[in-house]
Amino acid sequence: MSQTNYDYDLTILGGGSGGLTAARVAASLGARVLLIDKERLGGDCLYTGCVPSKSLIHVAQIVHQANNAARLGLTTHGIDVDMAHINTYIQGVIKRVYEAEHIYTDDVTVKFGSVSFQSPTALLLDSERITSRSTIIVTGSHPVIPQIAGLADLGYLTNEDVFQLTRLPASLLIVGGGPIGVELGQALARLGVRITIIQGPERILPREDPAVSAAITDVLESEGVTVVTKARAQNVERSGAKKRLIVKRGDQFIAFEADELLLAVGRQPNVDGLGLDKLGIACTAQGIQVNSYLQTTRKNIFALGDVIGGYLFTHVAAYQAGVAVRNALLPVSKKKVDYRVLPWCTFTDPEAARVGLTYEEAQQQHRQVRAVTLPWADIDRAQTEGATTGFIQLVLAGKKEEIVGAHMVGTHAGELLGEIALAMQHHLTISDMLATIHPYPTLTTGLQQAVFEAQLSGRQGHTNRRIVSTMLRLLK
Ligand SMILES: Cc1cc2nc3c(=O)[nH]c(=O)nc-3n(C[C@H](O)[C@H](O)[C@H](O)COP(=O)(O)OP(=O)(O)OC[C@H]3O[C@@H](n4cnc5c(N)ncnc54)[C@H](O)[C@@H]3O)c2cc1C
Ligand SMILES: NC(=O)c1ccc[n+]([C@@H]2O[C@H](COP(=O)([O-])OP(=O)(O)OC[C@H]3O[C@@H](n4cnc5c(N)ncnc54)[C@H](O)[C@@H]3O)[C@@H](O)[C@H]2O)c1
Repeated sequence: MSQTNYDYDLTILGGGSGGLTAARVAASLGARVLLIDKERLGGDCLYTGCVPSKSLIHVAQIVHQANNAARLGLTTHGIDVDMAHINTYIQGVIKRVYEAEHIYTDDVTVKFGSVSFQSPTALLLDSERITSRSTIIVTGSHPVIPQIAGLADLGYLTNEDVFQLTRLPASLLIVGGGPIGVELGQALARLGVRITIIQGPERILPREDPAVSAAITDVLESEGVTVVTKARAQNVERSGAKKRLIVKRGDQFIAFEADELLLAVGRQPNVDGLGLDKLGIACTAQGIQVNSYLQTTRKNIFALGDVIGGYLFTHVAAYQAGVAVRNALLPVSKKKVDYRVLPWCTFTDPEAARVGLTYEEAQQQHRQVRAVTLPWADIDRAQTEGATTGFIQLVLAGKKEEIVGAHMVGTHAGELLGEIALAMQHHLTISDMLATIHPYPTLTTGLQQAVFEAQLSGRQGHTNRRIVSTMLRLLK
């Protein structure tokens, strides 16, 4: 079949973060693009993920600030939390973000329905047969529901319904201490819910540097959140009006009771009904298998975003979309994905922000590795805002002290990631960052202070001191 006989150059399955970006990029390059979603455009990030969670976090932050305003000399008389109203605010944000995303489908054919593969180049959308030279699968993920006895009977919340609440439970047990459990745990606690987080591993946010997990644990506990680690949820049962969760911790079984239960124990790929088996496309519980060009085991079928597992972030799906579109439309000059500089942020308050390697990872990959840490309290802007908890840790490697990783806890720490990511992307050294004038008083001056301290305590600082003292001796 020649290229012109295909209905489309590229068909994208899934109209969420990754799918919308892929559609926009491909259409802007002049390809004939079809975008198919099973129900609506926007995906998890818009309706049940980033957008509603960050809106809720924003409201919770205001409540927290108001409740702590007395230390600034401001008298408040208690805050009434009206969840129905907050819900209206959240839905309003979703609507406005959705409207802004509309440009993503300019020059793209959009269809909705149930789609499955008939062959590597043919799809069935309900009863319509569609042919496409290449296809990108970007159907996202859904929450893992763990095998906990009694769960189905008793009921539970996940990210798919928690943002619909118009009344808050008085108490909530959250199973899972990853980003979802921790972000929502703090936000809901600030809105007045008694929160207990049950986390399997020995610390919350186990993908972060241990110092980051420890700092966020301290913050949560200081705000009244109970954090139970090394604890596995075993079974649930009703206890009067409450839900009782039995947790195994070492040899002990401990019972926790609350009004509601929220599950946040990870994700699994949305692949049901796509007919991947028919084409022999390899897929595990973590996701569709792809090579570094984001090709599945069928080379004209690509996959990206949550459905391939790994780094489950909106910005990663968007990055991968650019790579997959290029590889689908220009197979003669394929590009590999590169995750060397991959920033992410957990939106607790203070935020936990990370890019690149931890100190331990850097030691395995580089020579002459060291880490420097600047307390967040040393940043003047942090002092003016009365938000001094946290630190900036930079991981440096090589003779020239290139930044290979950064780990931060601090209010708006995520906003500093862009600068470090750019520096890392272009292999800048601490001297390059130090030589760049930063506006005062912003939090970014903290980065400059951190690289300044790094230079003072490093080889360059030692050399500078030697040169200057030699010069001064000669001038005597
Ligand atoms: C509570 C929460 C908070 C989060 N916060 C952040 C954050 O702050 N920052 C961040 O970077 N990431 C965050 N994430 C992760 C982020 O939402 C995902 O990584 C991102 O949405 C993945 O994009 P995607 O395109 O792969 O999937 P999605 O955006 O979910 O899109 C998948 C699309 O595929 C469609 N679909 C599903 N099955 C089919 C099918 N069979 N046929 C056709 N279409 C189908 C769906 O309807 C959906 O529109 C959060 C996630 C959650 C749950
Ligand atoms: N700010 C952000 O960028 C952001 C925010 C929220 C979610 N996300 C994305 O969404 C994804 C999913 O988040 P998540 O928090 O659901 O998953 P996760 O996999 O990151 O964390 C879930 C945690 O629950 C633990 N767990 C699993 N089963 C358990 C059990 N039975 N009992 C106790 N603990 C158990 C796991 O060990 C893990 O530490 C993340 O990978 C993240 O990339 C990102």
